[in-house]
Amino acid sequence: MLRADDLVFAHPGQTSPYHFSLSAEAGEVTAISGASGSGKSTLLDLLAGFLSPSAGTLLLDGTDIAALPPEKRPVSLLLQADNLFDHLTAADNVALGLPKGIDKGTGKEKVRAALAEVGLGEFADKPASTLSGGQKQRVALARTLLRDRPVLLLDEPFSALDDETRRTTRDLVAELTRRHGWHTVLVSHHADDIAALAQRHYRLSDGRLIAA
Ligand SMILES: Nc1ncnc2c1ncn2[C@@H]1O[C@H](COP(=O)(O)OP(=O)(O)OP(=O)(O)O)[C@@H](O)[C@H]1O
Repeated sequence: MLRADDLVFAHPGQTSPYHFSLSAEAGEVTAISGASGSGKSTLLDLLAGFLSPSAGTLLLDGTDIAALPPEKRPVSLLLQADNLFDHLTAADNVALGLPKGIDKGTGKEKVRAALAEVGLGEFADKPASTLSGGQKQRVALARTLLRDRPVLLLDEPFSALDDETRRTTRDLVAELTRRHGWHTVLVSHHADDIAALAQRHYRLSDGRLIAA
C-alpha cells in the first residue's frame, strides 16, 4: 500500500499549506479530482519527489520513500502528452526504461515483449513522431513496464485522446495496473474516466483530500 500521512507543503507565498493524506492499494486505481488550481499537480509532484514536504510521511509497503530523489523513487509519471522523444523510434523510447548495463540481446527481447504487451508489436521501428496520440501513450506505458516501478502517477493521461482511443487506453491502464500490482494514482477532471477506472476516489478541496 502507498500511504501519505499529512504531507504538508506550501508554495512560496501560499498562506495556508496543503495537508495531503491518502491510501492507494496495489493493483488498484486511485483517482484524484478537484477544481483547477486546487493542487492536484502539486500532490503528484510531492509523490514523485519533485517537491519536498515540510512534514509528514510517505510510505510504500511500510518503507518511507519521502527522502528519495525522483530518480530513486519507485514511481513512474505519465503526463497528458509529450512523454516521448519524437525523433526516436517506439522501441528506442521504450528502451529508455531498461536498467543500465543490461545485456543487449536481453534488452531487445524485453523491449519487444513490452511493446507486444501494449499491442504495438508492429510499431517498434516507427519514429514516435509518426504515432497517434493513443499509440504514444501506449509506448510510454511500455516504457513504464520495463521500469516496473510499483507506483504509477497519471496526470490527465487521456485528455488529448478521442473517445474510442480514450476507452482502449483506459482499459489498458486498468489491465496493467491489475496484472503488475501497480499503485496507480490518476488525476482526472473526467467523471467517466474515474467511474470506469477507479476503485478509490479522493476530491481535493481546501488543501485536503476528501474520500469521495
Ligand atoms: N511553483 C509555484 N509557485 C507558486 N505557486 C504555485 C507554483 N506551482 C503551483 N502554484 C499554485 O498552487 C496552486 C495549485 O496548483 P496545481 O498546479 O497543483 O493545481 P491543479 O489542481 O493541478 O490545477 P490544474 O487542474 O489547473 O492543472 C495554484 O494556485 C497555483 O497557482
